[in-house]
Amino acid sequence: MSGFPEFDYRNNELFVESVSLKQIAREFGTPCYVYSRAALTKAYQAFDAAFANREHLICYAVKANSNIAILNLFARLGSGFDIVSGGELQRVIKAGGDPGKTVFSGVGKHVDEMRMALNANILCFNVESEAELIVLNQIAKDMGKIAPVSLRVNPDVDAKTHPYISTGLKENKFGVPASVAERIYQSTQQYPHIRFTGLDCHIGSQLTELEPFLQASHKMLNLLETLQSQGLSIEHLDLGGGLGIRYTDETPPSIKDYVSALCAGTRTVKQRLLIEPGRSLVGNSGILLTRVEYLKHTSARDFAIVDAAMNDLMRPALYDAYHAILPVQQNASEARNYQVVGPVCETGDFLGHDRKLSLNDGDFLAVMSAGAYGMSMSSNYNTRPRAAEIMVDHDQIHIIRQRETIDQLMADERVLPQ
Ligand SMILES: Cc1ncc(COP(=O)(O)O)c(C=O)c1O
Ligand SMILES: N[C@@H](CCCC[NH3+])C(=O)O
Repeated sequence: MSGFPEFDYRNNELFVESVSLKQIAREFGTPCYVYSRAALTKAYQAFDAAFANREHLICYAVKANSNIAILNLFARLGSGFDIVSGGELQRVIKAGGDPGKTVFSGVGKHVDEMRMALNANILCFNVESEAELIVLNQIAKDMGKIAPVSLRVNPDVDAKTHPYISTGLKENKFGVPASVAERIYQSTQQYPHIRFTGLDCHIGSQLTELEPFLQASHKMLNLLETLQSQGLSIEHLDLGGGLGIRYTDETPPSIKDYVSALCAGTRTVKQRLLIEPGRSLVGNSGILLTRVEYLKHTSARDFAIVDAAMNDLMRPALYDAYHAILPVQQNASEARNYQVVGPVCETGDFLGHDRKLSLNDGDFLAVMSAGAYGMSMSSNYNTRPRAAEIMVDHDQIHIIRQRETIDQLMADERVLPQ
């Protein structure tokens, strides 16, 4: 058993749904990302079902994995989207997503991005500062439009996650304090081209406990009640994303328990509930498939040098994040303690430390839980073309992004005339 339902062993060989990963590696080459349509669909449906009769909108956080095939799949299931750039908005539109179900987060929205989003008639801007509100009001005025806004509140709650991805503490750059939100909502007449439609928060990513979510929703509820008692009427409460997944031995709440807890904590709220999950929808629906190039045994270490690197999956290098690494073909010969490293010229270029594996040159490995913040954070460092992406649907293999070519990488570069 691999521990990952849609990526499991059959006769000691790792499959994704009904397809052999060895076959994918041989047909499409490595490194490549491989996703399971069934896993993506099940994750979305688990969120949707957990809301039961509560009016809700799931806004998938596009940054977690922005391939248009994935966006299209979620759009077809009824999903909305959480975007953080004009580029992500264009992806949503190209994928057939509904801008009317799209919220725009981020502390540094550019005026061009605001115009693009106003033209597309998005559901709302999650505004993160008074300065941004002033600019948005002016842009909307210039365009003869009214901008729908939900203020992002920073509830000052410790998400108990990696400090780089904790976003709801008052020292973080995100959102406005509740007191400022209150002041803004009391002076809405200063913003005649803004319609205040919601309240939102997002306290961080890869949360493995319910408590911080409940603390944040409690604070949001208090603020909502205060604002309502002052006569403000809003249309939705957005509680952000952040639900963690199991990479190794974490025990995050299930999707069902998480949604049920959010619904229970906001029982008195009449408005539509929004959430912005990313990782929990796609993280365990994808892997990074790689090939062992060389085994190198030194007096200090055993290295498995593979053809995927930190440019393909930067989470280990960036956060010292753990991803399980499984052999595509299990074998019974003696295992060694391997450092699984890539070809990039940095000691920080590793995918896993101290992994017990029995390996030969040419073997394939699956780096698990790579569906979220894998491809979307990849780069061309060391002039490495980005990996191909494959989606498996039962026994069907679909290529959803071709491997980049080196010509593409240099296509926009020019030498000086003399
Ligand atoms: C505003 C916002 N919403 C949603 C998300 C999605 O978070 P996660 O992938 O942890 O669910 C993020 C990223 O943390 C975010 O910044
Ligand atoms: N990039 C992070 C998550 C950041 C979430 C962004 N809001 C990760 O890989 O875990």
